Amino acid sequence: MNIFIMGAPGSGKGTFSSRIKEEFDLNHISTGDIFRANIAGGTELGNQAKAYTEKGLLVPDEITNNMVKDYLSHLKDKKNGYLLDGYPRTLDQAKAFEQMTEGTDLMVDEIIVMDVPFEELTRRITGRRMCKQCGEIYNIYSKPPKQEGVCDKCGSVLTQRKDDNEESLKTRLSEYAKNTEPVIAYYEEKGMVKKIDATSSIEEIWPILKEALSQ
Ligand SMILES: Nc1ncnc2c1ncn2[C@@H]1O[C@H](COP(=O)(O)OP(=O)(O)O)[C@@H](O)[C@H]1O
Repeated sequence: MNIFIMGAPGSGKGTFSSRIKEEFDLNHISTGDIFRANIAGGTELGNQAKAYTEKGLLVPDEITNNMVKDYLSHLKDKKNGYLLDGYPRTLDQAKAFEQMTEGTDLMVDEIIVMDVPFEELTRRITGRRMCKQCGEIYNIYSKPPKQEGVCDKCGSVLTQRKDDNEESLKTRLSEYAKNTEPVIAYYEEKGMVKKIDATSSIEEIWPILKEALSQ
């Protein structure tokens, strides 16, 4: 099973990706997480990506495509397939991915789109907090930690992503509308998309998503 999970910023991609990955034992690749880890580690890739991600702009296709190609070539267990989260985000990336995987067992089978109305996205993004240590995601409005600012799972301090501010969010939403919605339309035409209404709570959405993936 090879899956793309797509959706606007705040649509729940990250939260549900970790559940899907565990439930179906998939290789999880999140381009956003890879960029953030590289920025934190001060690598060359991180230095190239930093200015774009912090402003909410997309990292240029060439850099992103090369990074994904490299990850695919190092997949540990190809048999189980992958869950690709945050890619492709432009039509160029979608076409590049087709070229990379054409005729191999890495071609994508299904595209999951997490669908959330735009008004709800802002609340989710500005309330989001993350554990720097273990990556657990919280929201001060809908999923607060037991103790303010502290991770329930590992006790580390919670932080806010650099791009989770109103200014960067505006840019991320317009990048999504301009570049990523056409990618969804492209796969819809091919009949590969499953749209999930992701407006309600995590516990309500999860069984629906799991069922959609089991079909
Ligand atoms: N496929 C991609 N192409 C270009 N830039 C990307 C891609 N994936 C991630 N990024 C960069 O990393 C940032 C964060 O990605 P992600 O965590 O998936 O964010 P979001 O919560 O906005 O969906 C993006 O705003 C962008 O700058």
